[in-house]
Amino acid sequence: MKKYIMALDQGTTSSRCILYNKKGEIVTVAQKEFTQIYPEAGWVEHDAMEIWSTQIGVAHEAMNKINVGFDEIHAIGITNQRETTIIWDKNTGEPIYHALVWQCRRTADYCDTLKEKGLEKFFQDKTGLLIDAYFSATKIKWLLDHVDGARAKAEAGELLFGTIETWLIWKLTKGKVHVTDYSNAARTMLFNIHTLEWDEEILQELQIPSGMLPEPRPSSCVYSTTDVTIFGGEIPIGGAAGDQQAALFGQTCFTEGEAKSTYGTGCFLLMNTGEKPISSSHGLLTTIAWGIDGKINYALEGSVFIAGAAIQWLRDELRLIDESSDSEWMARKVKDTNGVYLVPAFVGLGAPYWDPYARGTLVGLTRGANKYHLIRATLESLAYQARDVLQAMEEDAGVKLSSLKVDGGACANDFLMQFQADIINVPVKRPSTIETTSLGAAYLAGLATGFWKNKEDVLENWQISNTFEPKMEETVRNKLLTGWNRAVKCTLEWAR
Ligand SMILES: Nc1ncnc2c1ncn2[C@@H]1O[C@H](COP(=O)(O)OP(=O)(O)O)[C@@H](O)[C@H]1O
Ligand SMILES: O=P(O)(O)OC[C@H](O)CO
Repeated sequence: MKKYIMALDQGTTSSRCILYNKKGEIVTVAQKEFTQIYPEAGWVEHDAMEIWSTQIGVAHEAMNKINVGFDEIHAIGITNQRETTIIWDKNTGEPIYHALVWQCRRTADYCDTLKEKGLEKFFQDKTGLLIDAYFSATKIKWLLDHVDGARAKAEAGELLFGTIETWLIWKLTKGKVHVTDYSNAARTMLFNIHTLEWDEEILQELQIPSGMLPEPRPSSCVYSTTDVTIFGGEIPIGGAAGDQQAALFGQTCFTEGEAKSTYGTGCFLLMNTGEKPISSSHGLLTTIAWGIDGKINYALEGSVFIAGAAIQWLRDELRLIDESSDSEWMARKVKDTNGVYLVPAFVGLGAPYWDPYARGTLVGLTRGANKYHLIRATLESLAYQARDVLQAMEEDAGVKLSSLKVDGGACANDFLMQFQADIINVPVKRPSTIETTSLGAAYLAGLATGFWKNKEDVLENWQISNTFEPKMEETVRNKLLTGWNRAVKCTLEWAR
């Protein structure tokens, strides 16, 4: 039997490749950061060709590191930053413009006009999403409206749209396969999550030609094999899922009511809601978790746009820390934030507020406030944001969480995890593998190709490393939360 599953993890700031063995252990990793392009305030772009070159580069690097050929790789699973939108020419393979990244706010005004037309329920009923510039739909429309000749070419069937997994599969198959998986399709705001089809009425409203859309497929299935020229032989591409859904799968949250929180660039809380979609009345998204074994699993999601990115801001813009991990010991230098709150609404606020005009706010400063207070307040802001989402989730789903599984880069921070447990008053469980995103993609591909037999087979791989038990007194928690809620109010509508 072939020994490894290759997971390609195309994230917002870096492309990664990880090889996993049968026990779900990491055998080798290669990673490369790529360019973030900020052409205007609130606009974020990536170069789609650089996404491809870094992703394929790290795949080869990972194989070379342990001297593995294509014939030892059982299958490839792909996971990716979601919503990010690429349109390319079907004949030349050239992107017509940079990729418009999920964080990009350039279509916020157009989203307002859709809301003014009273279309919020129309979109929510079909797609499970709230109208927002975050999703791919309005980004596609922007590209068709602003790139010279794009609309005519799209109508003539010469252009293709894809989220990142679609682009990577298209490149890996040398332009033979144009597919998306349900979990990624569910983030476009064009996909009917009940019928599992692109929604004709939405396409008409946004004037998007259906011919440019990829074929929606389950998250765990063989889409194709890689072109022989890529790795020297064919490897089956056996699974794909958006990174947050893949993390839910990697955390083995297979049962209804199980939830995870991922602390990466943003923070994303997802709860498995089983085979029935639950509609939110508290600003959460209803999304497809995955399609596997002929069934669809749905999830409730709270998307927080800025989490680890706020730590990067401390590092790169304010230069208060050298490394993200320094935030931990520096936060511990003070006993509290001295009344300081940071709300990192740098690109507006996502769930549960959904205010694209909110902007970052620092409140409660006194003459005694120092950099340690600010660093601590920044770390705490990640936990407060996750708490706001969790509260909304429990109300929507009508369940009380007994524990929260965590992952993502910033969950390595023990101070943050303890504060998270304290502020939600629920134990936080950190697994031994916090690379759950790529692991989820590996599982999806491995299950489709018989590397693992069934979900029970992979459940055995989940191991807990730390549990953070809540220790904070209720009066303290309530006081802190009151301050946080007041701070959030200060950010709202700021840039309108
Ligand atoms: N020890 C730490 N404490 C706080 N934040 C951290 C720590 N380690 C990493 N981070 C933050 O986590 C993020 C990276 O996590 P990762 O899961 O790799 O993100 P992504 O997949 O979104 O690129 C960065 O924003 C970084 O600032
Ligand atoms: O690349 P990440 O981990 O920041 O994830 C981005 C999300 O998929 C955006 O929805």
